[in-house]
Amino acid sequence: MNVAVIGTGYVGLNTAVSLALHGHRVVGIDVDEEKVKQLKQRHCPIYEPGLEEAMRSVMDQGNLHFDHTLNGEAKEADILFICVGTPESADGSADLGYLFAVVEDVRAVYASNPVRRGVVIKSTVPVGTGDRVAELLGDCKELHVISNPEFLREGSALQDALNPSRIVIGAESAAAFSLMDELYEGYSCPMVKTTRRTAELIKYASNAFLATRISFMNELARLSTVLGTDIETVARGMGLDSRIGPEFLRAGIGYGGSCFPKDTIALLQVGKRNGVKLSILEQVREVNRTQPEWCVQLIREQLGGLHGKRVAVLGLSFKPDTDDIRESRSLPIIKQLLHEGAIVSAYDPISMETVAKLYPQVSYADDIYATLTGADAALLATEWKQCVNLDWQKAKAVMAKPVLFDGRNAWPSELVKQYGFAYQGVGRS
Ligand SMILES: NC(=O)C1=CN([C@@H]2O[C@H](COP(=O)(O)OP(=O)(O)OC[C@H]3O[C@@H](n4cnc5c(N)ncnc54)[C@H](O)[C@@H]3O)[C@@H](O)[C@H]2O)C=CC1
Ligand SMILES: O=C(O)[C@H]1O[C@H](OP(=O)(O)OP(=O)(O)OC[C@H]2O[C@@H](n3ccc(=O)[nH]c3=O)[C@H](O)[C@@H]2O)[C@H](O)[C@@H](O)[C@@H]1O
Repeated sequence: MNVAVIGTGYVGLNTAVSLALHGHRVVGIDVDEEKVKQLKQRHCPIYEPGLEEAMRSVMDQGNLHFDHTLNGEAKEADILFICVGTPESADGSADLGYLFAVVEDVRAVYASNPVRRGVVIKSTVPVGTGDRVAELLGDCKELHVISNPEFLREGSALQDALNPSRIVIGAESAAAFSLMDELYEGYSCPMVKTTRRTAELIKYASNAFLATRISFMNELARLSTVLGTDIETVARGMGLDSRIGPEFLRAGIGYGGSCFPKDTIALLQVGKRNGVKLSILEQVREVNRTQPEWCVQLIREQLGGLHGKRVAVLGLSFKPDTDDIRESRSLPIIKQLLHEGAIVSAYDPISMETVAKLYPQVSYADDIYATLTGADAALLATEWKQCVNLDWQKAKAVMAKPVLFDGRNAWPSELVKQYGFAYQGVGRS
């Protein structure tokens, strides 16, 4: 099929490349002309494993092009994916400004060209947004508005887009479902077909539930620290119960990223506007807000105060294998350390330049051991493999004091103790 993907960010670009790999003819559209220029020159503007190579191969086959307007190749599209951002607005609800701007463009370009098409909302949007879009496009009878939320994770985005755990389709007409059946013919995962509103809630519910698991474990980790128990073993013992499962039980410095933080508050707003208090979700957010403070407190206690102490922070992106620092938990930690007078050095394989713009007071080095040199403590904030697999002898030799705070429970605790480090994890005995 001919597909236009509007918005070529994390979701749009991975969607475009994966659909092209599945044999569709895809054009990626973005208002950001600089981004489109880069994409046309075969440069991937984001760091995502395997994406640039895959993008180049489908461009070489002629199945993927880029444009900055819907008025070119996109005019022929059978399916229009909307993948623009839906960031947090001042009151916490999802800002739908970018989405409605696209809807206006779609109306302007396709109203006079009445061919059956799907207008597919992949952006994460509050329940009822698809219905509003359908109303706005109401006089364009051949435009079928569909909800098809995305579940990919950054760091494994292309693989997730190529092999999704499930495909959720919310639509209100048989014609809409049949368009999506044709699009996803080559996919073998389960498909959930439902109304637009239910599909929209599935997306928020999934992210909110994953965030809940993390905050639950982080709060238990605080208790575990006091009890002298080991949260990693607790998680393992829990996860072996098939009703619980092992995923998303990792305690740490909290969840970050462009989605859990904004989607949990957006869902709270949906609840509020509909007169339903989502009290569990409120606490999930509160635990996540205070988790970095709790970690700084541990470091402070270990070092006997922070003023003048040198702390090396390893990992700045919100998770490994991405350049994305949105809501990364290392940022509030760095802010607090600086606020208390600590001298901070930091390392990340990809994101140092972006963080340096926010925190020029921090010293950055391309070499982990240079970052560790003279440090009174090292904090693992993001479990990049470069930051996890260290030469412990060398690390100990360059640090002023052998103190490790493992904010991701990813360092080999027994081994580092053998090297003479004082090791503290999150909720570990
Ligand atoms: N980042 C992620 O891992 C996931 C994100 N989502 C959701 O997908 C949506 C997009 O997220 P990201 O890809 O992270 O956003 P992003 O910010 O990386 O990309 C959005 C893109 O849309 C472009 N854009 C804005 N207005 C436009 C317009 N009028 N026409 C064409 N392009 C326009 C921007 O220039 C930008 O390139 C959000 O609703 C997000 O919640 C869903 C699942 C995963
Ligand atoms: O809607 C979205 O944008 C996406 O949000 C998350 O994906 P992502 O934010 O890319 O990354 P995750 O792997 O979910 O990690 C999110 C945060 O939680 C943290 N995390 C994750 C798992 C865990 O056990 N513990 C934990 O602290 C990670 O370190 C990271 O900061 C969801 O996993 C995706 O399904 C969803 O599509």
